[in-house]
Amino acid sequence: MKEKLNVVIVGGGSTWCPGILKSLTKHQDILPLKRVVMYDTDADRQAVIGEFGKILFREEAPDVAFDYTTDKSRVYEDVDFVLCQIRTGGYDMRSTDEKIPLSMGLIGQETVGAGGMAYGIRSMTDMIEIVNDVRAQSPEAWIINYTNPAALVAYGLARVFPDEHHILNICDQPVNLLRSYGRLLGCDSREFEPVYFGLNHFGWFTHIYDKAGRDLVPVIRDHVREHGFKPADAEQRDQSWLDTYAMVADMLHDFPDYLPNTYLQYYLYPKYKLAHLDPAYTRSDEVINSREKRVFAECRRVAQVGSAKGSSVVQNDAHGDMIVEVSSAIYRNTRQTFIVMVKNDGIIEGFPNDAMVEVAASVGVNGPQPYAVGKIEPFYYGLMTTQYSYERLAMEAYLEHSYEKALQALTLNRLVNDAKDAREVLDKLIEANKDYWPELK
Ligand SMILES: NC(=O)c1ccc[n+]([C@@H]2O[C@H](COP(=O)([O-])OP(=O)(O)OC[C@H]3O[C@@H](n4cnc5c(N)ncnc54)[C@H](O)[C@@H]3O)[C@@H](O)[C@H]2O)c1
Ligand SMILES: O=P(O)(O)OC[C@H]1O[C@H](O[C@H]2[C@H](O)[C@@H](O)[C@@H](O)O[C@@H]2CO)[C@H](O)[C@@H](O)[C@@H]1O
Ligand SMILES: [Mn+2]
Repeated sequence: MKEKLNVVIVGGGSTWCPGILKSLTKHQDILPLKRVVMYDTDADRQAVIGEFGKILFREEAPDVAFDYTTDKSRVYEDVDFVLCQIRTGGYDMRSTDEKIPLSMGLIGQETVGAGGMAYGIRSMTDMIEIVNDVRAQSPEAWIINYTNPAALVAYGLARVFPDEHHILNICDQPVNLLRSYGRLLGCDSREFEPVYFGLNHFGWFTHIYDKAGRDLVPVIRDHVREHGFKPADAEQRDQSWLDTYAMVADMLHDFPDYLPNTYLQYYLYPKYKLAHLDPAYTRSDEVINSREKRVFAECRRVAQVGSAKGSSVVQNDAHGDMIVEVSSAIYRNTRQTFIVMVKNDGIIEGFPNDAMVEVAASVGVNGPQPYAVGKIEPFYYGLMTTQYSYERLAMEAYLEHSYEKALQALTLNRLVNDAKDAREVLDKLIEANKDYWPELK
């Protein structure tokens, strides 16, 4: 690879983009840059963050050519890394993903349950177009994808592009959990060596080794069971996130073997979560009134004052750093351990080979080299088998335009389960997504 890299950010209008831009300027020592261009389909939305980016790069990385565009005809020419985080349909559609199921007494959430399936089927056409656009101009570029629901997008892209070896789907939740354990123990989580298995937003830490090789899972588990759990950046979090992290204590009381991903709260306690979700005011409303307002106001302020110095817009969580560090591990062949999504292919014994599992992997110039997980216990195997079948059927519903497979997927999903509920919520989601989904027959 080159001495200095060309990077494209797809979804430049993302609320997470300023944090990624900041990480790119901050980490040139591990990811040296020649050019950074943002691309988005929404010119007005992206321009606010683009103007922030121009000032940030002028002050922090003046040698890097920075720009933003809505013209995809040349944006992928001679590119090394494509960092992708789009939201097809925006927050408006996220709102329907959350509110339609909740209106029926089902969990409504961005990436899980019926809402997650709606989002996954909605995202696929855009994601397939992006991969084709990148490949037409830069056949070897690495596509590092945050776009959600990562579980479905990862599985769907692997089915559409079976010979692809330069797409890596990642999630920032495991690394944010590691940071939160670090805060709890008062140590640097970057020294942790995690062992993790699951599907995206559906996994567990089985071991977390410190530098001396001690497994920290038992001490973290006991601490959380006694004192509770909160995110590393708790002071910046909305109450709903604090409630989410607090549920880890409940999960560890019931299932103390491993440290759970927070998303498992929905699958293990759907009735409890439903009793604490407001169908009229969901997470998308919270984000519109918190992160989105805060990020866009701060980017406009920076553009007005002409300086990004000391700007508060940069989240101090792992989102921006993770995607830069994963890209750097590929560029510099560091073989650093990350928790990423890869084809199972025997990693979890007896689990379908084509499942996109989320596991610890050594990441280098050839991408992730996953660590074997081996045999897993019936409780975890049973949960994961049903969830994998849901993921596969949801993507086959998209690929085959199959109503029946969409109905099967929702009926299998632990957060729907009842076939009559599945049909009712599916029909409502089809209507809400008529501008995005293929017609299911
Ligand atoms: N994988 C993870 O762990 C993780 C973490 C955080 C966010 N995310 C995901 O990252 C994405 C962005 O999150 P956000 O809250 O910043 O969203 P956002 O709505 O603020 O920004 C998304 C941007 O994508 C743009 N976009 C939509 N379709 C596009 C297309 N076809 N081509 C180019 N741009 C397009 C939109 O115009 C918008 O500017 C979402 O999918 C979100 O779920 C994933
Ligand atoms: O409800 P949102 O839009 O605030 O968050 C949804 C995303 O939540 C996770 O990402 C979190 C991350 O795990 C957390 O620690 C911090 O960095 O904020 C991120 C965004 O809130 C999850 O991994 C994503 O897939 C979700 O999109
Ligand atoms: Mn995630």
